[in-house]
Amino acid sequence: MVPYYFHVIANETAGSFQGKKTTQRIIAYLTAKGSAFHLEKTQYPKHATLLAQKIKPLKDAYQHIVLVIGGDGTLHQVIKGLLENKYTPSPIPIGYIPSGTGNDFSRGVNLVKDPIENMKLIENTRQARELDVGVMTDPQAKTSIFINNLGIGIDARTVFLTNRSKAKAFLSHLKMGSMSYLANLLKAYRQQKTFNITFRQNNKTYAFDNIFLVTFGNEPYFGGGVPILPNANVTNHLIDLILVEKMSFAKLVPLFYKMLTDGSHLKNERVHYFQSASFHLKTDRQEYGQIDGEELGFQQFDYKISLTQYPFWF
Ligand SMILES: Nc1ncnc2c1ncn2[C@@H]1O[C@H](COP(=O)(O)OP(=O)(O)OP(=O)(O)O)[C@@H](O)[C@H]1O
Repeated sequence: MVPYYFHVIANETAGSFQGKKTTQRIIAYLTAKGSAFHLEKTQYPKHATLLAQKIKPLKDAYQHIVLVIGGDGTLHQVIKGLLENKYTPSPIPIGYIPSGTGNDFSRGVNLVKDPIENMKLIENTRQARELDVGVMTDPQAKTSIFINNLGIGIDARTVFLTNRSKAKAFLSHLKMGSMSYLANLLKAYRQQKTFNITFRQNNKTYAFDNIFLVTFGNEPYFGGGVPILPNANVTNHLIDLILVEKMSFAKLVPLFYKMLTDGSHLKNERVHYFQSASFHLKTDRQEYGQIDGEELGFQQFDYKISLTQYPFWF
């Protein structure tokens, strides 16, 4: 059996410092086993991308794995960096130890929660799995990736408001970050005007009016476990798209309940659902956007959404 070399990229701040405990456990485990590894801890936001860009696997007898310890944001940043890595002719597989707050990607791929059990699964893996990663391309051909989702409208407005809310840091400190998100969701609902969209899918153009939420998903969950796109799957090479028309709060609450319980929200007459290998979407006016929880700013969207694949080791 080929021995492993683990390039560990760890975000100790992830999951309100759950990342620190997880990193200590994993490093103690690798050290006790005498495994070859190199540890890099992220020192500032988005540092993970730079660390991943700089990895240089030697041509040696090892099976090189990039071991990511962190949440969805860290995983996103590492994949981005590895896709930009100029030292590797073929992508280095990722082993992922989730230790974030939302952990939507790991929930979407059914990863084992216990870090050591997860590590053992990685060690017992013999072959990489190619998982889908979303790609957004702007009119200037600039690309960004998403592992979870790309949203336009109310969820993106909520991200925008939450990032600026004074209560956020305090509530995050108390591990109550989702309270801050919920309060801002209500505020965003009051502020959010409807917009019109057109999109192309398989050479057919669709138009929808009165929209207030657009979400492209690579896996089912958003917002830390809400199964907004229950059929989304990281192995089917398809992107799921949900469009929701604005409705009264009284109608929205039962819809949200259906989303949380049985996925029947997709059958609602004001909800539109599509699956495709690619889409080209335009909004008729400026809207807030978010990609894996990162703000895309207030802009008129004219983006191609497609997929690429990245090798995972589990
Ligand atoms: N040393 C650091 N100091 C401050 N922020 C950091 C540091 N290292 C990484 N970060 C930032 O921490 C942010 C949060 O990380 P991450 O998304 O992995 O965890 P999370 O938000 O707790 O989990 P999830 O995204 O699954 O909800 C990332 O955007 C990352 O850029």
